[in-house]
Amino acid sequence: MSDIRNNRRPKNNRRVNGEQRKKAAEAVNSASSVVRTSGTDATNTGEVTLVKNEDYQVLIEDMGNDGEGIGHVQGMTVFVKDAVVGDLAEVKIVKVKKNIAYGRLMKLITPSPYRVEPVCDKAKRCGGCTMQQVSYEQQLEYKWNKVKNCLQRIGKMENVEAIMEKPAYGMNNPFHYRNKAQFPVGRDKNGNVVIGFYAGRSHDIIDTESCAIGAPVNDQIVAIVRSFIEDNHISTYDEETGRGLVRHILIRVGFTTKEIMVCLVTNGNKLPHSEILIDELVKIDGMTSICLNVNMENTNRILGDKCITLWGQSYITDYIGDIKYQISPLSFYQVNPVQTNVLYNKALEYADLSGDETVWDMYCGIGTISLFLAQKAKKVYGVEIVPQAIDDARHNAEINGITNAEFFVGKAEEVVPDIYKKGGDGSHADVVVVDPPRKGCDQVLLDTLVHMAPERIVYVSCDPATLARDVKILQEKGYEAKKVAVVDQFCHSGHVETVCLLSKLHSDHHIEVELEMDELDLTAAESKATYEEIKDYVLKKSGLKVSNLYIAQVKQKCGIIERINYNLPKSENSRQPKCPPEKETAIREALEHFQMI
Ligand SMILES: C[S@@+](CC[C@H](N)C(=O)[O-])C[C@H]1O[C@@H](n2cnc3c(N)ncnc32)[C@H](O)[C@@H]1O
Repeated sequence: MSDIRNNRRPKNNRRVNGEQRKKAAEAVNSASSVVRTSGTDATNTGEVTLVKNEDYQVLIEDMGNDGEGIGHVQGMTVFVKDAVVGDLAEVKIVKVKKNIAYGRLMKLITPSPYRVEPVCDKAKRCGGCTMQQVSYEQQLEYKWNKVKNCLQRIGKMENVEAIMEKPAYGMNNPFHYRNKAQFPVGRDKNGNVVIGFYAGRSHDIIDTESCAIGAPVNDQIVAIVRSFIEDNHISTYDEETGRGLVRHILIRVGFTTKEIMVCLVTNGNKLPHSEILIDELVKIDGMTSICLNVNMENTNRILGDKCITLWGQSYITDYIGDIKYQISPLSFYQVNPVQTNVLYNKALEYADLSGDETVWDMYCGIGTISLFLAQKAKKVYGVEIVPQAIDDARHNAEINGITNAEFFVGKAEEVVPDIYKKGGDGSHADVVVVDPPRKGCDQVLLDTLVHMAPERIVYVSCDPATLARDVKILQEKGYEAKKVAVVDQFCHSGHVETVCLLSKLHSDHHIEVELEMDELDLTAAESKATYEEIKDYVLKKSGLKVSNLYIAQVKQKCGIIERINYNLPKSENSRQPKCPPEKETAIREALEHFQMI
């Protein structure tokens, strides 16, 4: 556990104190005395009139999704870039919409106690770190609150604080944590080489010699490439004309293995004088792979499909926990390996595996979570939409000697219902892990999960809003959120990663439903064959003996009865044996035979 987690702060520390609030009230009240510099584009919401280009005093009360400060002027919400919660600031209104306005920070009247000097002198302009001016403890507090607010507001979980681990899991050292950097290369107006980062919401390159969140070795590599381009008169790519050779420098560093990859993204298949560049780069300790990635498309996509190795291997290796990964220029790999380890261990802890479980890893990417779980599970199935990622997943399983992981290519919402309907291997799950993209889980997949009825669902999310939406759906369908952990993967940005454990309810509610049911409650499908007829059919067809319990479980999975506790002791805590997969398949065949499914 990091020191940051132990460094607790008083509750509600995001809110401003009374003194500041008083000042803010005074400031807001005095706003009418501010001189209007121009009278265009005014918005009138009742008594409120905000005028573009006019200055107002604003108390920053909260932080927005991109790390911008949020305050109010006479009831109108104002977003202020680079402002920190607790700042009292003079703000120029630059854009006015119906209910909100955007302002530029002009002057700090009273700086927030959470304000710090950014480590990077380019932080204000660079689009990467939107929160470097906020103390790290406060960033963690902000992210924790963001998750809590979403779960309360969208997920309707009023007492969510009680199940949230506090504080967020942060880093001991939240700098130089990224194992991957992509520097755009271009020229400024005077023709000088510029290598750095795009300014926020633009493709203007900010020339940078050093980045506070990248690997320290990046600076040395960028300096070598810069001199190489200048000394050898290599052209750089111009987005407007589509001409010029070098587009980007991609650097990947294995934090455990110390292996380094340098990949120049080029608008052509050859790099003139490449031997000079190689001679310089191989002097760096750990240099393992030097390559070109060819991208000749006029597109915003950084990488093309073709890679050419100039020196060394075509990939580097690295570890997360005990699992080894081969990483090529095109591979998806988590950018913060330290926090990924924290995140995956939390997922593993919530999955609570004993070694007998069948686990599904939905949206598995290159199988990073799947392979982590495979160490503790009987069998892991992974599904992912990108075929190359599944190639990597299978390859990574192989190099780690993992034989109990199986991967499927396709949309989770198509592959999984299909496998479930067919029955047999993979149609059953004790634990399901989902790690969807920002838009969250597909509704069809959520419905299928409910039918598969795993004991635990571990939801890993990069967007707390869609997490909250999906948790609400699952809570309405027989699951209960038990634990939530917030992990900071992207220090100094507004992004946040969350792990949520949902457990299947085995509550009185289910027992009550069962007790109230009698034979008249049979659905049309259920009435087609009795339990004895199904048992007879299964025995004749497959030679297997199946119990009423097993039949009830399969029927319930197929959605043709409500009750799961048929013929069971009524004790809520009684352990229920689970229908083995081969018997489940046989029962499904019988249900199909009797046209019940
Ligand atoms: C947040 S990433 C998770 C990756 C992986 N779990 C990891 O930790 O590296 C989401 C993944 O879902 C994949 N994806 C997006 N839509 C999908 C879908 N409908 N079905 C399956 N996979 C999908 C993306 O390609 C991406 O690899």
